[in-house]
Amino acid sequence: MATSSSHSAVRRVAIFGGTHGNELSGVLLVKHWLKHGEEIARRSMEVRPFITNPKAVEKCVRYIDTDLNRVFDNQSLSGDQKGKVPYEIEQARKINSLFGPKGSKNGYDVILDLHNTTAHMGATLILENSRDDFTIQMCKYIQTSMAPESCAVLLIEHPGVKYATTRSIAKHPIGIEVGPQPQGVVRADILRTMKNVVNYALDFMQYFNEGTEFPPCSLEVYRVLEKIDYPRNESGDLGAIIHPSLQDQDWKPLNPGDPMFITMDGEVTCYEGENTVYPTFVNEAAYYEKNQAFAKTEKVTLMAQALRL
Ligand SMILES: CC(=O)N[C@@H](CC(=O)O)C(=O)O
Ligand SMILES: [Zn+2]
Repeated sequence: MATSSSHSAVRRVAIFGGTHGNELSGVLLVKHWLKHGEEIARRSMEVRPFITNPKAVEKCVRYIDTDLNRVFDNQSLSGDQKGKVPYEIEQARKINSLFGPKGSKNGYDVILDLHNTTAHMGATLILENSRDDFTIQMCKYIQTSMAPESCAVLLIEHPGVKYATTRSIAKHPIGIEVGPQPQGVVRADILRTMKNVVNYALDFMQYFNEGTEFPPCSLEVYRVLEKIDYPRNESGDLGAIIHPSLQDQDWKPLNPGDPMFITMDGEVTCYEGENTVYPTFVNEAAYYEKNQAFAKTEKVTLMAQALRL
C-alpha cells in the first residue's frame, strides 16, 4: 500500500458567498474580496470570489424559489426540466458551467462555500467525503491553525441525509459554517473567524503547491447520523421547542435521559436512544421548514495518508 498520496497542484479555487442570501458574513467577505482580491491572492493559484445567489443577497433572504444548496444533483443540472425553471435551478446551471461541470476533470479544484448558522456551532468545516485525503489534511491544518479556538468538522456523508450542495461541483468541496449569527445580521467576531478559516485554507493550498509534505494524520469528525424534527401537532405546527438545557449545546454529549424539547405547558421530552450522541445545528432558523430541530452526530476518527505534490 502506498504510504503517501500524490496529488496534482491546486490551480483553481473558488470562494462562494451568498449561497444563502441572509447569511451575511460570507456575503460581506466575498463582496469585499471582489474589490480587494489581493487579500486572498496566493502566488501558485487562481482564487476567485463569487456571489452564488445574487437575487437572494439583494433581498436578504435564504432563497427566491428553492434552496440553491440542495439542487446540484444531475437531474436539476442537466436542464431537461419542463416549464418555468425556478431561479435557483437556472443559477445552479450557470454556476455549474462556470466552476464545474460536476464530476468532470474540468471542475475547480477546491470550492470554499461560506455559510452562517444561528446555532452555537463556532467555526465548523463541512466535509462531504471521508476518503478525500486532500480535504482531510486541509481540515487538520485549519483546525491546528485555529487552536485554541475550536474548529469542528462535520461529515455529512450519509445516504439519507446528504444533499446536493453548490460546492459539490468541485473536486474538493468544503463548507465553512460559522455561528451563532442571526439571519440578516453580521457580527464582527463571527466574520473574523470565517475570514481566518478561509486564510488558513488558502495557506494550506499554497504550502501544498510549494511542495510541503504533510505527514499522515488522524482527524476527529462528527458524522451525521440522523435529523431530528420538533414534536408537531396534526396541522404540522410546533408542539414543543428546544429545551433550555439543549439550547447552545452543539457538539456537547446528549446522553440517554437528557431533555431535548419542552412544550408550552412545561412538558419535557427526553432523549431515549441507547448511545450518547453529539447534537449540532441545534435550533437553526433555516431548518424549521426542513423539519429539523437538530442533527444527531457520532464522533469518528478519519485517517489520511501523508500528502505531497
Ligand atoms: C444553515 C445552513 O445553511 N447550513 C448549510 C450547511 C451546508 O452548507 O452544508 C445548508 O443547510 O445548506
Ligand atoms: Zn447557509
